[in-house]
Amino acid sequence: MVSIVETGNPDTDDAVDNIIEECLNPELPKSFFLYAGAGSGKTYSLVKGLETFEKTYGTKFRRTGRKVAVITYTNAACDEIIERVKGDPLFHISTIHSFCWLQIKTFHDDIRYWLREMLPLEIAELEQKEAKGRSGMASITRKKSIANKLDLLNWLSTRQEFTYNPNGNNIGKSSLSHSEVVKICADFLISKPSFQQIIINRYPFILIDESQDTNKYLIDALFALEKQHQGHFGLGLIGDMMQRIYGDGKSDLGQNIPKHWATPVKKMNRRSPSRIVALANDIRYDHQEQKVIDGKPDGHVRFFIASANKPNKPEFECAVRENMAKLTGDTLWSNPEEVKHLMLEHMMAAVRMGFAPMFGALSASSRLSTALRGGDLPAVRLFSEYVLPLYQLEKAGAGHAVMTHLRRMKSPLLLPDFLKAVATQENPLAILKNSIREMIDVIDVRPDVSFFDVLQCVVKYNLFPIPQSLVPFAEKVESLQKEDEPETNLNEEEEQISNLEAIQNFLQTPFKQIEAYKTYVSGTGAFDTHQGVKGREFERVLVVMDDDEAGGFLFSYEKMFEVKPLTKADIEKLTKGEETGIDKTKRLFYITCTRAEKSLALVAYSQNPQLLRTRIIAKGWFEENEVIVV
Ligand SMILES: Nc1ncnc2c1ncn2[C@@H]1O[C@H](COP(=O)(O)OP(=O)(O)OP(=O)(O)O)[C@@H](O)[C@H]1O
Repeated sequence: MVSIVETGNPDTDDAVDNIIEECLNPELPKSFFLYAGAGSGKTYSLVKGLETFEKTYGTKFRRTGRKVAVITYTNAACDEIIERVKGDPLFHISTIHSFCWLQIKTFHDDIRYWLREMLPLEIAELEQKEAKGRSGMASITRKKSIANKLDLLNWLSTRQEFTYNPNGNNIGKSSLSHSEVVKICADFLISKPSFQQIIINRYPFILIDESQDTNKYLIDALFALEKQHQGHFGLGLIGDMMQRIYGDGKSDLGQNIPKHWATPVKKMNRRSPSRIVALANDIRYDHQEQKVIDGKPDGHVRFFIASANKPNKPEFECAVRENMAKLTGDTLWSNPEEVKHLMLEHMMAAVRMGFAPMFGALSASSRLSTALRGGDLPAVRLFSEYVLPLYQLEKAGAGHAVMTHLRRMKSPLLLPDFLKAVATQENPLAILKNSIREMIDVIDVRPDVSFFDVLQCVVKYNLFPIPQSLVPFAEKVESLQKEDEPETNLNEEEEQISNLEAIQNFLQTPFKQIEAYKTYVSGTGAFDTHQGVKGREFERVLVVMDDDEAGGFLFSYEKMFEVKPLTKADIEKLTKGEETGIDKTKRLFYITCTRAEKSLALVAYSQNPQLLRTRIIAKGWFEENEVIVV
């Protein structure tokens, strides 16, 4: 049954901030390991530590040109911390990939030598697998991969320069992959004393939030760095093993923390009401219990179950919101924009927000996926960052802002050469005005106008520079965008064709989806994924669990709740003491439930709703009256 949560002293955890303050002393840097449950104020303490550091040592530290490095998991988390420290350049705040790339990006020769050592090992491994494996698709892919790597090895025989984009899909010989950048940084940290020295001189402190998901090689390298430079360098690891959701992290992090490290403990939950803290305590399998701070209300949790075959799921979720509004007395539940909806998969959000056709078309090419999910795909940005704001500003009658936008986006119609050429005409801005009017007409007249039609209008007037990837779909392109698609490795002709096809299919879908897509990728909308909201919090949270619609294999709520039996592979893993998808799903479930500040609605679509109800009540996580089968 649900455990009773004691209320505790709200001041209990304040000592932690003093410990961090002591660690962040440039005269005697000390490392710390702050691991605690969701909502315990880890990020809060991190920011408070930075603020205190600035006040105490900021001026002197700045003069020496050194910085405190703060590494977070997502761009959104970075932006949040940057805002909290008011963009102070004393702190270098970045994601792990940006951080690693910044450190290695000038070492082109060393990167080349590293790749020349790694590639033969990778080729040998593939050849070994090929010798043992059967023919078929896997064998064709392996052979292709071996040929690509051999070609790359040959290319690396002469000096080269490397590129990398932490927010994009890195394609092409000179482009490093996300995992290579992190591994290279980790290897340089371990093997190059001069590199180590550069890092600790630049950053006497490296603090990592959400470090449970930081790549294990890099964590090991940072532990080694700390050991060698003890007293001159401080590493701060902040996180929660129960919130580890990516396979990259170090699974035994926290065991064998060196004795000289500080290990402050946080016991309070600062975010959620008591009912949600009790649920979180029940889900945790490491028996770390949190207490609720005084003054928090009880809060509400409800578990709604419907059949996996339910025809109109968004309609059902709307009924759930109404139900929540009634039982909580919080009318904002009736407004979908005031509820954070957490989906297991991007496409589920795309369906509900109305941008599934464009998302589906572009997702078909795996090479485009990272940039698509991050809102960084140039072919889409033309519409989301150039055309849409122009349309919105013009419709709002914001003439001055329209011109500012066109100038900022480097509209060729406002470039000095063009303006000089039309200066003698009676009305030099007539072309610009006509083009904007036509653009508005094109979008307004037909509600289902396609991206393709909008593109033709942009091209006709040369309103914005066109990204390289859209050139094949536009006639008479005059100006190209600087932020082109990454160059494609010529050996990957098939992939190039599939990118082209994906973009072609995308262009046939309606332009009106772009606003919802833009809201979604900005992370400010009503929808997100279970994984995407790590570290964040929302007043009202609605979690959708639907294994069938998600179609993934990494997570299974039906298995976690024992509705679906374990597979042979799961049982084998369990017998070997290895981790199964059930543990991963449980951690994901823990993350989603602990985002709620006021109330939480869980919606599960199940193959067997009645059995699911029986199972979750038997687990003791929910009271009978909290589970509603429809
Ligand atoms: N000492 C404090 N005083 C007042 N508010 C606090 C304090 N510590 C944390 N909070 C508030 O509690 C909430 C949770 O804090 P925070 O996001 O830092 O927790 P967290 O441990 O990083 O959570 P998670 O692991 O879920 O990311 C935030 O709204 C934060 O502002």
